[in-house]
Amino acid sequence: MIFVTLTDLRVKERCFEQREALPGEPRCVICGRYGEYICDQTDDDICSVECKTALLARIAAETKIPVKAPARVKVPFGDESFCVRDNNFPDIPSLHASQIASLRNKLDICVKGEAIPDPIMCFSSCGLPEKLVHNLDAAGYTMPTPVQMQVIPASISNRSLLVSADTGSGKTASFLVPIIAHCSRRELQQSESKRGPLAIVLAPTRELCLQVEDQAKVLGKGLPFKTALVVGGDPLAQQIYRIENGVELIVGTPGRLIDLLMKHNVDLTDVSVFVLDEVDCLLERGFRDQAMQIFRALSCPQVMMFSATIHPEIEKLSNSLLNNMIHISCGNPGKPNKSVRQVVIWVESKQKKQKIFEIIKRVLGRGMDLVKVHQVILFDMPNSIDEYIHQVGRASRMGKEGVAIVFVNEEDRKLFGELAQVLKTAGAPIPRELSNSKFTSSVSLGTDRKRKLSSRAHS
Ligand SMILES: Nc1ncnc2c1ncn2[C@@H]1O[C@H](COP(=O)(O)OP(=O)(O)OP(=O)(O)O)[C@@H](O)[C@H]1O
Repeated sequence: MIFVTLTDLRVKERCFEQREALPGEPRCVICGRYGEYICDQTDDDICSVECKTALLARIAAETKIPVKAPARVKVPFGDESFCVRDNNFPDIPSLHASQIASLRNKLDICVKGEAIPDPIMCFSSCGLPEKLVHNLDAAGYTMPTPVQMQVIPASISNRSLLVSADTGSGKTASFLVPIIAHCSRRELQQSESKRGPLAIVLAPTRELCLQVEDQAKVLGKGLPFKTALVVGGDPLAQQIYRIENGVELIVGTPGRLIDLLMKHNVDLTDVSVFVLDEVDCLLERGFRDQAMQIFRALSCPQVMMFSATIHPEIEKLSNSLLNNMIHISCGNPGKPNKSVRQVVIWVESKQKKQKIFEIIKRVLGRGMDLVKVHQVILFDMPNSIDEYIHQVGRASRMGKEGVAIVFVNEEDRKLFGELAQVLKTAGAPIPRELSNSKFTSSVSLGTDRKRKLSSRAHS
């Protein structure tokens, strides 16, 4: 339990809220940022509640002896006591409802549904296999992101979820962690009996499936947890062979998975978790029938759906399919990640190539360390503002600053209104040609001033 006394939650919960340490200032022993506070348990310099929890979790893991419940963290704040529960110390009272609400409010976590489990403050406080917690730490996941804080406990409670969160906010691990925990538990309970897969993750593209499976392997290392990739471009026979030899998780694209299910007798009886990543894309016309066909082939699984852009019709469809679903929304979904600086440049199509070389010659001339620069150049505007949000989101991961350069011209006029609105919301400069275009409604720019009707107007 960490007692911090504070008035308006001004204590830094997350380490990314803390500033860098200036020369000669104390540094946080976990992340190296300014060590604003002292951990009363170890007298180490720490920068935030997050890093204090990580420090105690690390000590507990290393000493295997639960660190005794710490008393008060001396924090120079006022009169409201804020108790953060850590399930490492189960006898400690959990958070009060008002404190849960404050925490969710502070971390931009919105929830909708019945009997929603409390968010977790660290991976070691929700009964995950120790090896999984170790793998998370080894992967640099010292603390859960806000979406993981809320999704993991809700998923472990077997609830169906509809999750919208910013691009780059850690949605993948938020569904993989509970899947790996679930599969490892089932495997240990029924290791003798041969079973079919226990979970399926559906994603719209081969590349995304490869990325999800890679992350699953990293987090599931050393646990009774095997994966199979079912995507086009790889021999189907090998994929079937691997599944028939026993896997816990299948990660695949709808088309290849349907192929496999129609032509080969893959036993899906044991599949109890079905994840749709980039669900808005999977429920679009092209994929919807296939995704629904797979869903109907399963026996009432727990369904978890994720995307950075979820529209009301997706929510309506999900509510019609699933009982007692929880809707979790984190950050500012449906808009470009706030950490991405958007630079929209007006370029006629025939001049785009020339422009891009100028930019690259300029990004290379200054010797920028390209490995660190998160930069995306959209040579062509995508077909929808949702795709624009996903594409520029490549430039920022985990809140790290990024830059997205976008070429736009009259050919993209159907998106001018939405693009101007997104740029205006993000405070990004809007090219004159875009703001002056007749296709950019003044409403998008917020310059539309309805004349106020006042009593004088009637007289
Ligand atoms: N708890 C964590 N601590 C540190 N890094 C993390 C954590 N969770 C995820 N990451 C890293 O953050 C990056 C973004 O994660 P991920 O791809 O899951 O985001 P996402 O929300 O799925 O993004 P998108 O919507 O763009 O697909 C990845 O590099 C991942 O390794």
